Amino acid sequence: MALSKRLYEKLKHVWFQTHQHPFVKGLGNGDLPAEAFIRYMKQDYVFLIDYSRLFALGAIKAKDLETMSTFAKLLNDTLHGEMDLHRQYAKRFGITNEQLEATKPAPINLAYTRYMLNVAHTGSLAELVSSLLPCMWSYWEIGKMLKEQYPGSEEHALYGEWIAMYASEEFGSLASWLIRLLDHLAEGISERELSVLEEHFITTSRFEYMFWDMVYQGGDWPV
Ligand SMILES: Cc1ncc(CO)c(N)n1
Repeated sequence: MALSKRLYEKLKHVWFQTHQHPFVKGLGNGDLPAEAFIRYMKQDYVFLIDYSRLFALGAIKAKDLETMSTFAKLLNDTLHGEMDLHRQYAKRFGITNEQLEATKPAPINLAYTRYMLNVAHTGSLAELVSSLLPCMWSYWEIGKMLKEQYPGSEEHALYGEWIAMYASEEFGSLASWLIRLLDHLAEGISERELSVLEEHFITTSRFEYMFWDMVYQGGDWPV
């Protein structure tokens, strides 16, 4: 069985709970309070800065030019495509790019990005990919789920553009590329090595859930 299939089966319950989270559902039915979305935008903006570094490290660790080029595209698309969505939203709320960039990461945000950066710096390319894959894959799943289960949600005045971006074919094709890359890198490796990849994937899938919950609840430093 391809590793991605095995991981998907194992993590279905975590992803299901993520899809049921009030933040995620609120994006679909439009009930999400704007202040929770603003909190998300700010936290996610600084998340994406570190997340972009993972693609740069992927380009460094790539063994062939095609893989290197796709990581470079992911780096570029994140900095100039995905983060532009956040900048556009921020503008609508009267938040400047400087304010966005100056956001202090909340504890779960910091733990999440430090975890992935540590894996990316110290581990193999397969480890790097297994730790960052839940980000892209779960957002793609959420985008598709919202589009399907909340018809017309893509037209919502506030959350529509967010849904349209993550449900888009372009985002989906890059997520699929990462899934295929992980399956390819995992071919023929030992069960012990597979369990390390699985552990990264489980950890960051949990962090994805916790990130939604953090921005829904507030989730800032207690002292
Ligand atoms: C926390 C988080 N995970 C994944 C993505 C998708 O890139 C994102 N923007 N933010």
